[in-house]
Amino acid sequence: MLPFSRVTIIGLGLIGSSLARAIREAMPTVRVTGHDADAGVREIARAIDLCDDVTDTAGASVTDADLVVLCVPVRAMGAAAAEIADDLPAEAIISDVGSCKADVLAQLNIALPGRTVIPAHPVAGTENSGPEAGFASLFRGRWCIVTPPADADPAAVERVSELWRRVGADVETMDPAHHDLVLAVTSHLPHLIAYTIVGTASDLEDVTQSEVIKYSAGGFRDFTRIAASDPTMWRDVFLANKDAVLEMLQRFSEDLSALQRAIRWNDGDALFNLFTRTRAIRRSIIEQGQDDPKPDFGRSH
Ligand SMILES: NC(=O)C1=CN([C@@H]2O[C@H](COP(=O)(O)OP(=O)(O)OC[C@H]3O[C@@H](n4cnc5c(N)ncnc54)[C@H](O)[C@@H]3O)[C@@H](O)[C@H]2O)C=CC1
Ligand SMILES: O=C(O)C(=O)Cc1ccc(O)cc1
Repeated sequence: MLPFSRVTIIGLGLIGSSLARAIREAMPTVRVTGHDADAGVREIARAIDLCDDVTDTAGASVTDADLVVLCVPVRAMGAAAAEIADDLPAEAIISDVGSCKADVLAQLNIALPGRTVIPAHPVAGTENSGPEAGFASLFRGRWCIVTPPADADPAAVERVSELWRRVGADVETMDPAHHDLVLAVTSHLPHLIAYTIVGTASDLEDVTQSEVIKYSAGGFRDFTRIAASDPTMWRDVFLANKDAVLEMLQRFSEDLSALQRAIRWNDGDALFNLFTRTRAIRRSIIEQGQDDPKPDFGRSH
């Protein structure tokens, strides 16, 4: 049996449009309604026939929904939820796809008191954004981490989990605060490092922009892809997951200082030992068949 029959997606960018496409492909009888605050996005969504219906107001999109998935930047979740509060059917489940979870859960609980809120995070994406960047297979073979509140109804958790399984994801459940700590080091900090290193390279006085582009070998090229990610989305992630990111950044800075010291004092053993350890980590990930794009975090939790 299908977990839901009428799904509303609010925010029709990369993730919302990918979810709409994936649901329509995997569950063609499910009615998908969409809404986006941006009239231009709504126009594109209609033109590419993204959903069965695209409404001009958020309220109109949820009146008969049995699931509403908020796919907006994390600091816009509360406002998006407040807009649908008066029109939401009593039995509807509200979920989201935000990249951090504790702050989003708090926003949703304030905007929608007493409602069934089951947050989730598909750990799948790209550096692109907008309705035309999405694709139906985005979630296939990727993790989706469901982060229910402690008192969540298990049947509601199972329905949300089943939706993500149907679009191809492997589902784990995790405590929201633990999710935020894990993702701070596996996703948020790497993005911060990419933003920094690309900024640093482009600020160099003695190296031209064309040299940066021309000689961007493997590693730096990957950083430039990540540093091209959506500025609004990532500004929101760093501010909403501030504590966990600052904690991981502190540890990272200490480790970086240790490396700096090793280079300064010609401590080749320290460098060699670290690089040997990190190479073994990468190899064990590959041996376990968990190479990119699906690392093994959260499994033991
Ligand atoms: N981009 C990625 O790789 C991933 C993003 N996420 C999460 O998914 C969410 C959406 O990200 P993307 O799809 O990448 O962003 P996006 O920028 O492609 O789309 C966001 C859409 O939300 C709309 N929007 C903003 N505020 C709104 C509001 N109050 N009401 C209605 N619509 C509103 C915007 O007009 C835009 O069309 C974010 O919370 C992000 O953290 C999760 C996994 C991966
Ligand atoms: O494009 C990449 O490399 C990503 O890391 C995509 C991504 C961005 C944010 C998420 O919360 C999950 C996945």
